[in-house]
Amino acid sequence: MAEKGSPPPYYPELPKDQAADFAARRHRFQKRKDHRQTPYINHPVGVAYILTTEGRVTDPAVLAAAYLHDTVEDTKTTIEEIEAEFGKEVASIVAECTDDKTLHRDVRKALQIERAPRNSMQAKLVKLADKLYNLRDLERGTPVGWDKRRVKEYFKWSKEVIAGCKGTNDALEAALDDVINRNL
Ligand SMILES: Nc1nc2c(ncn2[C@@H]2O[C@H](COP(=O)(O)OP(=O)(O)O)[C@@H](OP(=O)(O)OP(=O)(O)O)[C@H]2O)c(=O)[nH]1
Ligand SMILES: [Mn+2]
Repeated sequence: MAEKGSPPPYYPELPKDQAADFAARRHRFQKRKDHRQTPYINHPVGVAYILTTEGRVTDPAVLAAAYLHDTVEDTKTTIEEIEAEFGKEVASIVAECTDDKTLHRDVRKALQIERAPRNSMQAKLVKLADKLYNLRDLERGTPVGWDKRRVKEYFKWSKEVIAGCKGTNDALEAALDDVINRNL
């Protein structure tokens, strides 16, 4: 298993490649909520790609966390496992990006708005790219079971979370303003 064993220290791309492999394994049976049932892993891969290409982010901990950001929230993966595999820095970014699914949806959504300003710059980067990916997804198609009102609510709520992440990355924030202005 690629999740175990010591990585060769001379290979600088390793943290994010290892994270991509780990996330692909953990999300392997999950699908997105679109009608075509896109594999879930498309989302974390896309979030990492937004960070490198649009955000010009090179911090390996942020890129590893981008791949891993939904593993704890949406699979049986624990933060302890992430820490053992990827270290404290990556684990703490993933923890900041993880909603407690035992809480009611409304409470989780309110907590994201409330906590956003106090998140680390690294977690804010992942959150901005996560919202950008999801909003572009919503612009392309409506998830199964969602009506127009729910889509609009997601845009409005995202705008509030993003407001708490301002001053983190100009390009990502400008791209988010664009997609939000087109849809609100
Ligand atoms: N737009 C869109 N989203 C989809 C799709 N499939 C799965 N999702 C996921 O659904 C979540 C948004 O749906 P909600 O109903 O608001 O969230 P919930 O599942 O946590 O209750 C996002 O989770 P998240 O990434 O954890 O972000 P967050 O919105 O919870 O912060 C997003 O990644 C899809 O086809 N389109
Ligand atoms: Mn996500």
